[in-house]
Amino acid sequence: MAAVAAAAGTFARRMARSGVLFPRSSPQVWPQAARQPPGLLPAQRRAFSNNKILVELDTSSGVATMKFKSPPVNSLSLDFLTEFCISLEKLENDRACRGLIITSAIPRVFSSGLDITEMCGKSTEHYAEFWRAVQEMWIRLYGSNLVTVAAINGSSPAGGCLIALSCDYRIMVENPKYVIGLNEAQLGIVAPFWFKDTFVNAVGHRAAERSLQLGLLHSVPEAHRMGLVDEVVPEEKLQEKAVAVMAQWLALPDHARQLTKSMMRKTFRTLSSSHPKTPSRSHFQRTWRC
Ligand SMILES: CCCCCCCCCCCCC/C=C/C(=O)SCCNC(=O)CCNC(=O)[C@H](O)C(C)(C)COP(=O)(O)OP(=O)(O)OC[C@H]1O[C@@H](n2cnc3c(N)ncnc32)[C@H](O)[C@@H]1OP(=O)(O)O
Repeated sequence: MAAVAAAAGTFARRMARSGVLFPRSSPQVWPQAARQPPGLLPAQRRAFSNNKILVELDTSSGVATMKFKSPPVNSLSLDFLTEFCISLEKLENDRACRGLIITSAIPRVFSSGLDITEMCGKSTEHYAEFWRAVQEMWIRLYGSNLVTVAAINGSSPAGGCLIALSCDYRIMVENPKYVIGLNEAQLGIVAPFWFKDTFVNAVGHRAAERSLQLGLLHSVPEAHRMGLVDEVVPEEKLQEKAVAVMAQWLALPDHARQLTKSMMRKTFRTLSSSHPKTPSRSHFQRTWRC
C-alpha cells in the first residue's frame, strides 16, 4: 500500500513538473463523431497542449496528431516522457480517437533520443525514475490499441528511432541530411533488448544485427530499402500521405486489428511482466563517464 502511495506521489509530482495543461471544460469523453459516416458532420478539431507536446484531435476522422515541440532537438527528457505518456493515455481513453500520427514541430529533427543530460550527474532515484519513464513510454506506445503512424520529418537517432519503430507504420521525408537508426554502439553503449527486439521485428535479424553492431545511422533511401521505414515522401506530401495511410488502417474493424497487433507484439508482454531492473548509478556513470 505504501509502495502504491509512493508511486502515485511520484507520478503526481512528475505531472506537476511537466506542466501538462488540460482544457478546463474538456468533457471526460469526447463525442463519438469518429463512428459517424464521413461527411455527415463538419470537421471538428480539439487540441490540448503542454510544454513539449501539442495534440490535435480531428473528431470527424478519429485521428489525432501529436507534434513534438521541445527545442532544440526533441530530446526525451523525464518531463517529455511524462507528457508523452499522459497525452497518449488521454487519447486512448477518448472514444473519439482511433488513430495517432506522431511528428515533429522542430525543423530537421524528429527526436534526438534519450536526453543525455538526464543520465549524467544525477541521483540513483533520478536514474530509476528516468529509466521507468523510458520503459513506460515504450510499453504504452508499442502496446497501444490506436493505429499509430510515425511521420518522420527529421533525423531520428537511438530513442527517437525507437519511437518510430514502436508505431504501426513509418513514413519518412526524403532529405539527404536526415538519418535514422539505433546508434548506441557508436556511443559505447548497448541498446536494451527491447530496443533490439523492436528493431528486429521491423527489419529482420540479419539487417538488425549488422546495423546494431556497427551502430549505424541510415540515410533515408537505405532505411527504406531495409524496411526500417515503410515509405519515403517529399516533405510537402508527408501529412497527406500519413492521413491516407491512416484511412487505410482505420477502414478495418478495430477489434480484429487490435487483437492481431497484440498477437504480433509479444515482446511487449515480456518486458511488462519481467520488470527489468533499473541500471545502477555506477552503470550510468561508467556508461557516460560522468
Ligand atoms: C533494463 C535495461 C538495462 C540496459 C542498460 C542501460 C545502460 C544505460 C544506458 C541507457 C541508454 C541506452 C539507450 C540509449 C538511447 C538513446 O537515445 S541515447 C541518445 C542518443 N542520441 C544521439 O546520439 C543523438 C545525438 N544528437 C545528434 O545526432 C544531433 O544533435 C541531431 C539530433 C542529429 C541534431 O543535429 P543538429 O540539428 O545539428 O543539432 P546539434 O547542434 O547537434 O544539437 C543542438 C543541441 O542539442 C543538444 N543535444 C543533441 N542531442 C541531445 C540529446 N540526445 N540529449 C540532450 N541534448 C542533446 C546538443 O548538445 C546541442 O546543445 P547545445 O550545444 O547546448 O546547443
